[in-house]
This record gives sequence, structure tokens and C-alpha cells, in this order.
Amino acid sequence: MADKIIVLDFGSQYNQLIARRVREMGVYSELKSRHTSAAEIAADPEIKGIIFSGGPNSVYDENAFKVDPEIFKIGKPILGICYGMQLMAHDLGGKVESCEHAEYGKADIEIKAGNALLKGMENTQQVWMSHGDQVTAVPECFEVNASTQTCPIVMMSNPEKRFYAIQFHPEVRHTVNGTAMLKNFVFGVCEAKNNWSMKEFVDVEIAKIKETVGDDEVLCALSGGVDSAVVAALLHKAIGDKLTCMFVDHGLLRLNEAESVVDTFKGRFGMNLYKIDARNEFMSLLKGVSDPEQKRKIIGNEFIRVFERESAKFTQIKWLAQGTLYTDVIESGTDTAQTIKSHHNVGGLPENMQFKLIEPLNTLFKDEVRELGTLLGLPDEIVHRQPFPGPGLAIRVLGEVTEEKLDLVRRSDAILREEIALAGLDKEIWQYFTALPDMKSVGVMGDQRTYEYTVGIRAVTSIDGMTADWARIPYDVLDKISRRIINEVKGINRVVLDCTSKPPATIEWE
Ligand SMILES: Nc1ncnc2c1ncn2[C@@H]1O[C@H](COP(=O)(O)OP(=O)(O)OP(=O)(O)O)[C@@H](O)[C@H]1O
Ligand SMILES: O=c1[nH]c(=O)c2[nH+]cn([C@@H]3O[C@H](COP(=O)(O)O)[C@@H](O)[C@H]3O)c2[nH]1
Ligand SMILES: NC(=O)CC[C@H](N)C(=O)O
Ligand SMILES: [Mg+2]
Repeated sequence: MADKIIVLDFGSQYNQLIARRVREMGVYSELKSRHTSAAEIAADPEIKGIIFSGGPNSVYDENAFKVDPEIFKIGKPILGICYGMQLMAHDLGGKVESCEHAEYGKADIEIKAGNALLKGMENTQQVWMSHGDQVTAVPECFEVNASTQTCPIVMMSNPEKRFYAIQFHPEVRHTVNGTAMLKNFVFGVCEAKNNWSMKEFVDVEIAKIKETVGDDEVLCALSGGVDSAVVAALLHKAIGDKLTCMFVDHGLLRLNEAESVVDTFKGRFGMNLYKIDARNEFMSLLKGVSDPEQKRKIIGNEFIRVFERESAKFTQIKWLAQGTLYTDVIESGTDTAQTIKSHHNVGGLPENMQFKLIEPLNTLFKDEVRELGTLLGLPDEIVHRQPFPGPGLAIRVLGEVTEEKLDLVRRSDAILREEIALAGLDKEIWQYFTALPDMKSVGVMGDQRTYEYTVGIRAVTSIDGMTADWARIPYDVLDKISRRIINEVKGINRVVLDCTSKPPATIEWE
């Protein structure tokens, strides 16, 4: 088995990012609950080191997240990041106070005394901060390694015990040498071996699936997107023809999408795929509903009801596999992180669901899933397909969903996709689509007054969908898209461009 580094979760939005940075180095890493006991960690010889994540609490809050205090006695290296640093200082007898000037964003640290994490680095380092508390006195036997203008103790360590702590976030790209510092911890301090790769992930997940489901049949919710295609490929390797895939046409798909998914997966790959026509059910449940969260919950709920009803027709299937990614989980809200939007497959699930879930990708990010897809032999056109959300066009038609509005989004979106591909931009732009804000404006066409819908173009560049920037589509391409939409899609008289990054916006408009 592979060496591993565990990340204890204290509620940071970036906690899973820490784990994936370590995986990128070829060392297995996973996020663990803060309730994991020291005894359990001590008993696992594969765990070579522990990282405490950041988090929203202050260590002095009444309900602040705690860690088993025995963890400092088991002899394994620990790296505390932000809240993790404050927790280490607090638990070992140092002092944490709220700072006079909270620091958010870029900062420069001055190295006072080098240590193993800073090996090979210049004295000044650009880092990224996000904190309102800071350590004001280090515990016994700790040294101060670096400071900023407003934070005298930005890094501390006790090399003998192999305890290291930093106030900034090495896992984000804005900390220029963040990855190098994490590498120094993982290889230099923990002496972990880089003997893990996606190949390992495949073997471990296949074994886990076999053990979990035994001889049972599994239903895989297949959308034609990369996540569910990868899940289906993994399952197929694990349980062969005990796998049944189901694709739901909820009436919220893009132009010709249903036909093309069936052609590809059933026709070309010969998969055991059932297409369910549930257009009427979804549309009637959405009638009169305009709140985005309510729409998402109705859709998530109905997906499960359709799977329950349809699967009962051939055998009693108790396992449902979905292509849930970590992004879906964190954005839907966890016991520590806020709900940004309820993804249909996580926050939108009904409470009284009969299925037990299989979600092998729920710790991964999109780009990791693409790597996995390639490894499993899926063709490029599937691996690099742009993401399309499960609730489909329902979250791109703002407000109440009607057939008329769906048709406008569908046709304008098809034009946008065609032109982006013609301009050779379809690989560069991560996701692109049109959305219909619930608004009309005045125009003049052929000397006549019009009062019709506006359509918005949303196109973003991203790596993992967690953060995104708006794509700089050349003006002449935009011009052609805009003219074609106005000329070809009756009912639209204005086209606008969304030039907002994520954060502060999100990719979808609802
Ligand atoms: N129309 C659908 N029919 C069946 N299952 C679906 C459908 N839409 C979504 N799902 C399920 O919900 C999961 C999450 O959807 P999501 O859009 O995040 O993933 P995806 O469609 O597989 O990949 P992508 O993100 O590339 O679109 C899917 O992996 C799939 O299991
Ligand atoms: O399957 C899904 N079910 C959902 O409910 C959902 N909501 C957003 N998305 C997709 O997730 C990525 C991030 O989207 P946001 O920036 O809009 O949160 C983008 O790629 C979105 O298209 C969803 N996918
Ligand atoms: N990002 C963090 O971990 C923040 C830790 C703590 N809540 C602070 O503001 O200092
Ligand atoms: Mg999808």
C-alpha cells in the first residue's frame, strides 16, 4: 500500500485542495474528520504525516472545532495551516489573539530563521492570507521562523517533534512557493515516498466497489457527462454486466442532447443503457416555481423518484452510483461549510431515499476525473466534454421555467456552441452557454418596435470549477454569435456578455 498524508478537516473551503496538492506530488492524501482519534492515526503505519486545515472558527469560540489532544504525543509530523496553526499553538500552551489588522489576500513574509519547510527559499516570500486571529506567543520549545509587517509570528516550528505551523495558505496558487513548502513537509519532514498515482486510485476504488456491493446489481445515473461516464467505466471494470445505466430526459436538456447521448453510449460503446422519458413529470413539478434553491431541490428529488420507479421494473436494485465530485459536495454545504447552491445530486436528494449511494469520485476535482477518464480509456470527446449541470436548462432559465423560455435558451445555446467550435475555442474555454434572465427590453427590427427577451452569454476558463474567470472571446466571434442569435432566434432582441469571475459570481446563474 501507498504512504499517505491525512488532512484533518476544520471547515476551510480549501481543505480538499490541500489533499489534492499532495496527491499531485504522487503521495496519497485524503481528508479526514476532525473527530478521528489519535489512536486510530497512530495505528496506521501508512500515515506518514498529518495536516490540520484552516477553518472559520476562532480557537477561543465556545464551539470551536477541537482535535484529540493525544495527537501531539503519537510521534507523527504535523503541519498546521491557518486555523490549524492557531489550534496547535493553543493546545500546546501558546497564545492566540484576535489581530488588530485582519489580513486577507497577498502578503510578503520575511524569513527570520530557516527550517525544513523553507529549504532552498529566498528570504522574502509572497504568500496568501485569510485570517483575523494570530498566534502571539509560541508554545514551549517552538521557534519563530517568519513574520509579516502586521503578523510577527507567521510561521513557527518545533523541529525535534516535527511540528510545523503557518498562518498563510500554501495550498492556493497565490502563495508562490506554497507547493514547494508542502513538498518540503511531505518529502523532507514526513519522508513519504511518491508511490501513488491515479492507477492506484483505480485499483483501490475497484476493490472497494467489489467489497461494498458483493453480488448485487448497481444502477448508474448516466448523463453523458464526463463524471458519470468515468463512474460507469469504473463500475464496469468492477462488476461487469451487473451494471445498468439510466439516462433521464427531464426535458431540460440541450438541443439534440438526448439522441446524441444514446447514440454514443448505447450505439457506439454498447452500454446497457436505458433512456427514461420523464419530461412531463419534471415540467409539471416545476410549474409556477421560480426560487433557484426550490427548483434544484424539486429536480434532485424527482431524479431519485424516477430511478426508484424505473429500477423497480426489472429487479430490486439497492445501489445507485452517481458521478458526484468534491465540488458538488462542498458547494451544497457540509457540517462546516456554507451552502452556496444545492447541487441536485447532493443537497437536492430526498431525505427518505431507498438507494444506498456509490460515489467513487466524491473526493476528486474535475481535472483529476479527466485524468482518470483518460486512464480508463475513455475517448477525448467524452473526457473533454464541457460540464453540463444535472438540473440542466432549468438553472439557465431564470425564474419560472416554461417551454417557450427553454426553447429560446436551447436555440441560442446551440448557435453559441457552433460558433465557439468554428472559432477553434472549444478546448480553450472550459464551459460556455447562454442563459435567459427573466427580462424583456425594447428594440427596433425592420422599422418595428420589439419588446422581447434578452439572452446572456456565459463563458469561463477554469481548471476545476471551484474558481473561474470569464473567457475573453474575441470581439468578432462575439459579434457573429450575437448577430446570429438575433437573426435566427425569434423572441430575442438583445444579447449581453457576463464578464464576472467566480468568486464573486458563480458559473451558472442560479
Ligand atoms: N440526465 C441525467 N440522467 C441521469 N443521471 C444524471 C443526469 N444528469 C445528471 N445525472 C447524475 O448526476 C451526476 C452529477 O451531474 P454532473 O453534471 O455533475 O456530472 P456529469 O454530468 O456526469 O458530468 P459533467 O459535470 O461533465 O456534466 C452525474 O454524474 C449523474 O450521475
Ligand atoms: O450536476 C450538477 N448539478 C448541479 O446542481 C450543478 N450546479 C452547478 N453545476 C456545475 O458545477 C460547476 C460549478 O458551478 P457553479 O459555479 O455555478 O456553482 C459548473 O460546471 C456547473 O455547471 C452543477 N452540476
Ligand atoms: N482561514 C482560517 O483558517 C482562519 C482562521 C481563523 N478563523 C482566523 O480568522 O484567524
Ligand atoms: Mg452533467
